[in-house]
Parts: sequence; structure tokens; C-alpha cells
Amino acid sequence: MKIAVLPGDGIGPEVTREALRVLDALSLPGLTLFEGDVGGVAYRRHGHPLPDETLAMARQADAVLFGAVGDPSCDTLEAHLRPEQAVLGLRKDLDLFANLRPAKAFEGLEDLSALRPEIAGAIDLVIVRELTGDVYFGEKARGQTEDGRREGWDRMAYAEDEVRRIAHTAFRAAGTRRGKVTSVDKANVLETSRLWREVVEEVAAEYPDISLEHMYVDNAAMQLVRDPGAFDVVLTGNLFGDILSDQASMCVGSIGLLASASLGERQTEYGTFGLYEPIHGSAPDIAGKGIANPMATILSAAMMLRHSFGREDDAARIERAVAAALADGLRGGDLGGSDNCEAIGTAVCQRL
Ligand SMILES: NC(=O)C1=CN([C@@H]2O[C@H](COP(=O)(O)OP(=O)(O)OC[C@H]3O[C@@H](n4cnc5c(N)ncnc54)[C@H](O)[C@@H]3O)[C@@H](O)[C@H]2O)C=CC1
Ligand SMILES: CC(C)CC(=O)C(=O)O
Ligand SMILES: [Mg+2]
Repeated sequence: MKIAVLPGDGIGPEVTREALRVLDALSLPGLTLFEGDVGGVAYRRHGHPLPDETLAMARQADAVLFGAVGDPSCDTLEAHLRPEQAVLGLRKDLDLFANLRPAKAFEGLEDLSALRPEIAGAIDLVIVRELTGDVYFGEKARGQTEDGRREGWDRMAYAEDEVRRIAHTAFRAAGTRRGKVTSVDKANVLETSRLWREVVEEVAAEYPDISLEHMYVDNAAMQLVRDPGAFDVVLTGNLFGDILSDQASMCVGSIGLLASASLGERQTEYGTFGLYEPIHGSAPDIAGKGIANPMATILSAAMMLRHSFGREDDAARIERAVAAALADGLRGGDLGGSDNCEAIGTAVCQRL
């Protein structure tokens, strides 16, 4: 079982280190780790945020464990050299079109949610976000209007097959959960969304036992804080899913808690090839202080064991250990506490 470890920038290396300690504590047989440069650190060492050797390492692995990329000192670089291009490039190159972002209440954490405890306690949803299309990957440019004003544009588009495959992912996921898909779009305004809705309806016909509702993204943002417990599977595009998942994290308690799996169709001898990362970024404001919450990355490693290595028992062990650490009062700064990154990693290891 080969894992390409790509820690990246900012708090990426800090949280990845703790996830690796947890994996190490499980003493899994046959695990081999390879580490590669990615993001701003790769740009400085190799002149590119996603060097060829890193890409080759990811392609040859059975799974990728990714920290985060992003570095304010790179913000003025040409777009294709920005650190963020590394994660976008990996997702596209590896055809990881299905991004699963589960958000579930932790017992004892309801009071730390941005929502009232009785509302927060009911949250148990998964955002199924399309990850290789939409406005993130559309043609983009800067120019000038005819009357000389600066303008910038990004093309938003989805082809029907792109919508169809992510819709199947969502309906299959709903079949293993509470049987409900909420497809989130902006079909009252966007042509892209009108096609999205049409194709989702076609796919829904193949899943008669799953209920489907459509919701505009502005309403979805509101409903997510009004009654998050009403959502089961949220199916949406790249841009809307990015925004709604950060919002969902605060319904649970913190962005430092939400994990993700980015999957495609490629199968290895152990499971589905995937890339696993916390939903947060490189958090430059707290980087280097050792105070980031590594739980999102640790939970991403659990998702890796489940989806890429078929080790459900070990995945559940990690998830129980994280829940137990929270139940025992472990709190990073993001949750108003003072436990540092390493202490949280240690606490999770002790509860495996
Ligand atoms: N997948 C990736 O690599 C992502 C990269 N980014 C990049 O990260 C950089 C920073 O972006 P931001 O918008 O600030 O988002 P961010 O998610 O890095 O941080 C937002 C806020 O949440 C806090 N935070 C995030 N993760 C935390 C953790 N584990 N523990 C405690 N606090 C945590 C940060 O300190 C900050 O106040 C940018 O360059 C951005 O492009 C952003 C999101 C995802
Ligand atoms: C570089 C960004 C597109 C990454 C991000 O914000 C995300 O995937 O959540
Ligand atoms: Mg994001």
C-alpha cells in the first residue's frame, strides 16, 4: 500500500505529521510512504507548485495524503505558478471528480457550534462536490472592455457526462445513508445549472428508492444554518460545494474538524485510488505556531483507509479515537481551547 504524502504549505506539514503518527500507531502491514513537494514550497525549490516528480509520485501511489497549499508570498505570481494550482492540477490530472465532505456532529461539541446546540446536534450530512469542472477549470482571462475598463472573466460550464457521474456518486451514497439527495444549483439564473438539474433528474430515475429535492444555492446556505439536520446528501458543483463545506464545518464546530476524500474511478488492488485532505487551507495566520487542529487531516487519513485500502475497521478506530478525544475535552484553539497540534495527535493515538 503506497501512500504519496504531500504536506504542502503553512499548517499543511504540521497537521500531516500528526495524521502520519496516527497511521504509524496502527502498525498497518505493508504501508510504504513517499514524500513530495507541493505548493509554494515546491515553487521555491523546483520553480513549479506541482513538479513533475511529485505528479509522478502521486500517479504511482495507491492513495495521496495531502496537507494544504497556499502562501501569501506567492499571491502575486502568475496564475499558473500559484500554490493552489498544485491541488487543482492533482485533482484534474488524477481525474478525482468526486469530493466527499462529511459533516457530522460530535457528542459534547454542540455548545461549540456556531449554531444553537439543539440544531447543531442533528447534523449528519455529506457534501458530494464535483471537483474537476465548473468555473474553477473554465477558461479565464483578463482584458479590457471596449470603453477601456479592465475586466476579468472565468467560464462556468458543465458537460452532461460530468454531471451524470457525480450524480451517480451522490445517489449511491444516499443509498447507504438516509436515502435523500438535495441537489444544489442556481437554475433560476445559470444555464449551467439548468443543464445540471436536467441531468440530475435523469439519473434520479435510476434510483427510485432515493428521494430528490432541488434547492437554489442561496436558499441552501440559509437552510444549512436553519436546519442542517434536514440534509442527508448534498449534491453540488465545484464552486458551491467549496463554499457550503466551509459553512458546514462551522455548523459542526470548526473548519479544523472536516475531512475529505477526492475519488475517481481508478481501482487499485486495495480499493479506489483517492486523494485525502482536510477541507481547510494552509492557514498562514497560525502557521508555524504548532497550534493547528490536526483532526481534519487525521479523519482524512481514516477516509483513506476506508476508501483506498478497504480497512473499514481501522478507519472506524481512528474516527472513534477522534470522537473520544473531543468527548474527553481535548480542544484546539479553533475550538476555544489551548491544546496544541502535537498534543491533539498524541491524544488521538492514545485513544486508538
Ligand atoms: N486544499 C487546499 O490546499 C486549500 C488551500 N487554500 C489556501 O490556503 C490559504 C489560506 O486560505 P484561507 O482562506 O485563509 O483559508 P484557511 O482554511 O487556510 O483558513 C481559514 C481560517 O481558519 C483557520 N483554520 C484553518 N484550518 C485550521 C485548523 N486546522 N486549525 C485551526 N484553525 C484553522 C485559519 O487559521 C483561518 O483563520 C490560501 O492561500 C488559500 O488559497 C484554501 C483552502 C483549501
Ligand atoms: C484551492 C481551492 C480551490 C481549494 C479549496 O478551497 C477547496 O477545495 O476547498
Ligand atoms: Mg475550500
